[in-house]
Amino acid sequence: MLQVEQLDAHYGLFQALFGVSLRVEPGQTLALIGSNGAGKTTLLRTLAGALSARPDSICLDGQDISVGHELDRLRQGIALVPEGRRLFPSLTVREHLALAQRNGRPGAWTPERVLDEMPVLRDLLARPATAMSGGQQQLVAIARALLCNPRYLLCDEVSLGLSPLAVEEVYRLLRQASQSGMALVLVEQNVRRALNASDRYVCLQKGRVVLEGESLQANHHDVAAAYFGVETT
Ligand SMILES: Nc1ncnc2c1ncn2[C@@H]1O[C@H](COP(=O)(O)OP(=O)(O)OP(=O)(O)O)[C@@H](O)[C@H]1O
Repeated sequence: MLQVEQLDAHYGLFQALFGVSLRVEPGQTLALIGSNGAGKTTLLRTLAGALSARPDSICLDGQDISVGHELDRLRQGIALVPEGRRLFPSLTVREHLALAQRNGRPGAWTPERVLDEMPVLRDLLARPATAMSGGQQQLVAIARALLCNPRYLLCDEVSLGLSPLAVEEVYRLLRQASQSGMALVLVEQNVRRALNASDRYVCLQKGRVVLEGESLQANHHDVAAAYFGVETT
């Protein structure tokens, strides 16, 4: 289990997260919901080791993993699909996949399996990853993360700016990942899609958890209120 306890995060003097606590069970999908600036990306980046955390605030299967960098987290089984994809402009698709395989863990997601699941990438292997459509780039970003064979896959706004068809394809892949036993943490602007795709949800507001629960039982009025930071009566 991935457990977050009283996590704070800072950018210099600015504090972005305040005492965030949550759990993600193996194989579970958790949606992180909140308006712009709520701290969702900060939380994912902290879990992925891109931002530092104080000791004992992030535990994996009871072991403290708070202090460590992105490569450490990849080897521990936590991978991030970052907002905006962050592909290397000069690397081809093949090179992105090779790099991911080298940095990650061995497992069921091999280059063959990834290409079987995303056949469109087969014809694009020699192409610079940035010379592709947004949807294709998003597939490369997801392929790269899957090739690390994470147990916990963190997805930041993976549908942003994509066509409806590309969004369908991205969510089909995430369902495959989930069905193969991977736990997912999804940041998704579309609250309905986030709730439909998840087992549990956590709403963040100004860096604090303000609401959480089972996605199936989510009261959309309460979630909307938490999202916009308004009082419910
Ligand atoms: N590099 C940075 N330097 C300083 N402050 C930052 C930085 N990145 C984010 N912040 C601030 O931290 C807070 C949380 O931002 P974060 O990006 O985590 O929110 P978010 O919920 O992911 O929002 P969005 O949906 O807009 O991405 C915001 O107030 C934001 O302005």
